[in-house]
Amino acid sequence: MAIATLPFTLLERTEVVRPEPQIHTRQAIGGARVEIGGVKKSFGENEVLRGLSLSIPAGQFVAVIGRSGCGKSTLLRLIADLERPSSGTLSLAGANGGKASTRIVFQEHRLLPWARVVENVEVGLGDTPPAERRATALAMLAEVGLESRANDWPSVLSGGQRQRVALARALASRPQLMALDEPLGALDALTRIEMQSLIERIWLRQGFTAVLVTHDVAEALALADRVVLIDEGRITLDVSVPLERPRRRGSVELAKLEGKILDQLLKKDHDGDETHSHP
Ligand SMILES: Nc1ncnc2c1ncn2[C@@H]1O[C@H](COP(=O)(O)OP(=O)(O)OP(=O)(O)O)[C@@H](O)[C@H]1O
Repeated sequence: MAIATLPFTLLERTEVVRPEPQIHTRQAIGGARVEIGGVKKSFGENEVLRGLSLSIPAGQFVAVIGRSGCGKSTLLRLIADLERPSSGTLSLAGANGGKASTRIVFQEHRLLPWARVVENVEVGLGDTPPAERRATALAMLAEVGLESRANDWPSVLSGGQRQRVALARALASRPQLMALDEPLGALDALTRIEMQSLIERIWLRQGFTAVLVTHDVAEALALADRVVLIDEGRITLDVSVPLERPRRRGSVELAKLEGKILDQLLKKDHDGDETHSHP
């Protein structure tokens, strides 16, 4: 399948498209609810997020897109509690009303090379009693289809298999929010599609809230309930993806939705050009 990417260079200014109601139904159990209000984040003089607001219901799968350097990973790190906002509010509420547990998966697998696969997954189990750790880690490896590789070293696995181990490690503690920072970015197209299906199946089964940063619009549309675009430090496009799962790659519906997103971007660029050429 051809992987489409946005013509980000055409981006200047867009109108916000509010999400429509979801038509596929799914019981979200144990997902975190995310409320972000007017968040700003600066690194020195560089103001990356400029009053960004986003409300994510429990169990929703949100894809975050935008051109390189627009602040996608910064937003994800704020959500995963790895950074503090410079101002604004950010809360993550768990199903029981307490603070939600979060895990993050990066583009690089970040596995420990000196630990076997199963031991790498056990790293994600923190305070779990030792007796339970091995069984839980093996169950997580089974979830990602790698139980038979439990005693291998990470170095003998393929790139896709390593990312599956990283996913199992993140899933091991049953987080209520999963932050995915281009987790499939380094994989070949076929492995990528297989991993997308795996992530979708696990998300449907476990019910966590998922926030996926990706450069790939087709990937965003294959997986997400909702796609948001960041531009100039704010969300400038917010589109729901009301299609049944699993989604049929190359379907007319997906192509239409991809066209809708691209149309918004092209319209914006066109308007911007006109304004510029007729001051
Ligand atoms: N810890 C940091 N210290 C200083 N500047 C940072 C830090 N983290 C991010 N930045 C800056 O913030 C901006 C946004 O970075 P970020 O990684 O969030 O972008 P991104 O949209 O995820 O980019 P890409 O798609 O290329 O991964 C960049 O200008 C980057 O240099």
